[in-house]
Amino acid sequence: MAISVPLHQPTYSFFSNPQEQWKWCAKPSYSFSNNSQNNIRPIKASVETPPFPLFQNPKLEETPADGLEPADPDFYKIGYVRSMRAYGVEFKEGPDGFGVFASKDIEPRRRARCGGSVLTVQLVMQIPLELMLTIRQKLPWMFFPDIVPLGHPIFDIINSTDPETDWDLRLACLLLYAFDQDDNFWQLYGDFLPNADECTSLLLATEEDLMELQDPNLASTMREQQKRAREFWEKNWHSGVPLKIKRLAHDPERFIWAVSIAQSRCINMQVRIGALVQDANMLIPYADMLNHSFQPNCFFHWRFKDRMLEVMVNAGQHVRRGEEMTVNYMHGQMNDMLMQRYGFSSPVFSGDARIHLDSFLSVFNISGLPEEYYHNSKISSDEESFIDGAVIAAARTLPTWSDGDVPLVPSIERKAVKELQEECRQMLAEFPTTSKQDQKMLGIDCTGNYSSIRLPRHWTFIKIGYCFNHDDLEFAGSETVLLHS
Ligand SMILES: C[S@@+](CC[C@H](N)C(=O)[O-])C[C@H]1O[C@@H](n2cnc3c(N)ncnc32)[C@H](O)[C@@H]1O
Repeated sequence: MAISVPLHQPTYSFFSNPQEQWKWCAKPSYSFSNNSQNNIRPIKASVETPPFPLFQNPKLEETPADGLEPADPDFYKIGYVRSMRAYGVEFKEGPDGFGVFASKDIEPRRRARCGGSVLTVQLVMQIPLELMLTIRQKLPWMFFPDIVPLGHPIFDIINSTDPETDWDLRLACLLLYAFDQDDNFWQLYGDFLPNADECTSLLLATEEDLMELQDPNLASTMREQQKRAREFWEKNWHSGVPLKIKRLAHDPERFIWAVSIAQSRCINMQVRIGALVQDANMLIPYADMLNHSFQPNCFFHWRFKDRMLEVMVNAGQHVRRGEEMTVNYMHGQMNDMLMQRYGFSSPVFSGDARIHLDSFLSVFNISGLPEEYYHNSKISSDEESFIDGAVIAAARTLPTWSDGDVPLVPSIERKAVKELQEECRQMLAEFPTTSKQDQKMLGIDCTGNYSSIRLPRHWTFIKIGYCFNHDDLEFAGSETVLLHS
């Protein structure tokens, strides 16, 4: 049987791996109200308030000019009192849930070096190891902080997990355990995590939600993941377990929620223990509030001497006051992975791309186009699965651009659709046929009607973002075009 070794401070250090992919998740919006759904206790207002010279939380405005809701002062307080530091950033609730925003302009800085000067990165946050929940990815399990007493039955549950695949189940167990510990930081921080209704993770999706995705593969992957988490709970939270286990997750929903938090907020880093380098899964408060961008302005750095995670602004980067600070969750990965893991996809689409036929049709909601229009070799010599002139002609000639087809709310969907339309419009404009040629090619009658083309009434952001970037709907061409924003 696997042994559990609590991790002791003096032997433990990390360093960050620049190649590492950051993995986590967020919700579209949520408030800072008590999280009764998840039984997370309300924040205690009794935390002492020392002076905070480094991290002054911004004054709450009655009506914020940017329309974003500032974080509750307690959110800052619980971190300050335990040495979390932040400089020139504030936390606000925006369209992608909680996010981190610049509270002042950040200008690139230079440092003199060898007769010249170099651009330096700038520090915006420091989160000490003591605030994080970490567990090693491989046996023997090591935790930090060392909150689980040896012999506690949660060890047996963690030991029953598969070292190769179950990192999220282990982290979920640790998180639930931390929530149960009086005066544990996570008990307080948990109040600011998205509850089951707010979290965008598809692990929490209903069957109806999964059908809405219109992606049978993704839906079936998520069903399997839901089943896996549920079966784990059933196996380990059966009626005979001691109360100290039972109370961590009274129902499977609570456990699945914890797994979704682990999946969508975990950061993987390499851990150095003496001469040994191991991977660890970490929940890092405050840093986990950074949203994703494929053109991020920040990155993570492990300062192993002081055992803290630092959030740095990219060298040479200007960040204007009010601008969002972001990191890249998944280097080189695609929208389908973002959807699977974090429950969102990037709305951004690169206009240089040639698009797979199915993606194209689905974005334009064109269906029923006669087969012969798809592959018109007179216009395009590309492989048959990619759009050719006839399809482009159809899209260009069809009235799919009207505002009536664009969802009004939420505004992010509308913005995404507009951006996508604009990109497509530019691409279509470059196609070398005239409108007349298009019409001829499509055999349009004198009234301009297409008998065989049907236009559904509306699209959704998920369909668009997702269709464009799904694994099996690759873009043609050599560029990595899928998700560059
Ligand atoms: C690590 S959390 C980031 C903090 C999160 N916004 C929150 O409210 O707690 C990751 C989650 O944030 C949201 N998110 C992050 N980046 C996003 C983006 N670029 N677009 C949409 N949602 C995003 C998704 O819901 C994702 O699951």
